Amino acid sequence: MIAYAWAPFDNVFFGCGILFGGIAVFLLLLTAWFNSILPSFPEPPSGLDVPTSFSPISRWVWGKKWLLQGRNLLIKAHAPRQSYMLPTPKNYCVFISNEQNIKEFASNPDFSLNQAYDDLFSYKHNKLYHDQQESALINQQYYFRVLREGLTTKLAGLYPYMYETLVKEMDGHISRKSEVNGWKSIHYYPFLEYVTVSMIGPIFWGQPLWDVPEFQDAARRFPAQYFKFGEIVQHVPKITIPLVKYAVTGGNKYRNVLIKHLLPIIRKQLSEEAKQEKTGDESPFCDIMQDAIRMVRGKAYWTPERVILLLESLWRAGGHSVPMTIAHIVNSLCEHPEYFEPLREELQQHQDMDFKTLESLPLANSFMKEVIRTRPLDSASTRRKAMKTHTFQNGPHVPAGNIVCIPSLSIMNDASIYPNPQVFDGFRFVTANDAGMVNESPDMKGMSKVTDVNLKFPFWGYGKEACPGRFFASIEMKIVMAILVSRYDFKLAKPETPTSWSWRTIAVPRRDSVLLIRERSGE
Ligand code: HEM
Repeated sequence: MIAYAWAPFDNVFFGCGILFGGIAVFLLLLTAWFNSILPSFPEPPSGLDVPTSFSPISRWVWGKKWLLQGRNLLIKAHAPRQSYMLPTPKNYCVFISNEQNIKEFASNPDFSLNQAYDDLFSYKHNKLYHDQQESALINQQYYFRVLREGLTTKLAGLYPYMYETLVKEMDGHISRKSEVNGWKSIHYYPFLEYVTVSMIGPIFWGQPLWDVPEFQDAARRFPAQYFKFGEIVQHVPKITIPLVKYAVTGGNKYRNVLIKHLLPIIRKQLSEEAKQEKTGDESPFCDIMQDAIRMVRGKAYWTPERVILLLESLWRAGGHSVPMTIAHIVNSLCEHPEYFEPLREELQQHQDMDFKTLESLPLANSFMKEVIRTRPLDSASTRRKAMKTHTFQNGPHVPAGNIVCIPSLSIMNDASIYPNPQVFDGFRFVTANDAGMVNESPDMKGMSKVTDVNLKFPFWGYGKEACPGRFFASIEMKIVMAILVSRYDFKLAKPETPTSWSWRTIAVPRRDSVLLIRERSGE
């Protein structure tokens, strides 16, 4: 009787037992699977001013969010002059904005710039050659020699060519567009990319090689393919990588074309250079490739393959950031059209717009710097990977494998450095004196140059590894801005539509944003 009365309950308990047991086994298996797909993370940093901790699962979720919302997550997490961290897909990123700590890590041998970029662009899967003896340090020394001793000192001489090429390319491109109601429509980010690469191509590779259509086409397309594969490879199972590489790069299509053309030229020139006596930098600058070959002559380390690697890295570094930043300058001009007239007046005051004049225009300088301050391409800079565990003198403990960097966008929007930082003030860095002459603003003393590198303006990085291409980048951007402002009227076709999207910490200009443009009358 009793047994009979309990029977339904018995069944319920028995049923529940199976159900709960099943759920428990399922959860166990799920956890095991999840742990197996979670990337192995380095130990979390500690001793930070803003302490935070993340479970493996929340760390994984934050890592994924970082990809699409990194810029906003960083802005929200920022605490001025304090250290804090956020999880990225592979490790923790510690943000440092206190002067003493920045100075401690930016050029410290415990940290590597090269390895930090390896995390972003997957150098090891994206490599040209598998070179066990490659030295990141020697490579870096040569990036700096080629760009600073070589290119930067030749900019005044290159300027007339740069200016003329850009005028010709921009006018040619725009004149081919058809007109509707007096305006021509142009997808301006791909346009800016095309015209700036048309200008730097011959400076990098020399005119004869640039004029070979197969080479030029591959050189234009290679960097985008490189970055695309470097990103995709981080999100696919290891076993599929060769297949994915083939699918994305078409079997290394563009790189193979570059190698086909470069290898014989570099081999020949290296052997010719090796025969020449070392009599210093006697020959005039022709192009970056020849300058680089001249600099490495007689050095056993520099095989033709390594020279290609050096040139390939410089080409990737130089090609994409400039048009992206110019697109942000165009966006700011469209959002603040009141700056067109003063910028035009300043340009018109000078009959000869030579290198020195363009470099020294206070309003153009200030406007461009304000664009960079308010919408920098990247909201973090000076990325370094901790190669050894490092404990900062005043606390933060960063285990090896994590990233440390500067939250540059937040620093450049710190009210204690830039009053009313949320207001776009194109002439923030200058002031007019009683005679109407424009000078550097006393509040911004020593900070008016676009190429400045300091703790208040860490856009180009910080320390001795700060971007060695910035002088070239700055004059490229100024020339494009000067030509656009003086020769054209322009406005956004859809001012209410976003002009950029966010990937990691970068504001990437949208390829489908359209500019309405027309030649200015009387020009
Ligand atoms: C607006 C354009 C550019 C921006 C925003 C930019 C930004 C940067 C930043 C933030 C760094 C890292 C510095 C550090 O971590 O301390 C860097 C490094 C570098 N940049 Fe630029 N750059 C630009 C244009 C260029 C150009 C035009 C070139 C070459 C012609 C170039 C070549 C390099 C090289 C070679 C490095 C060093 C890489 C290394 O040491 O491994 N950059 N750049």
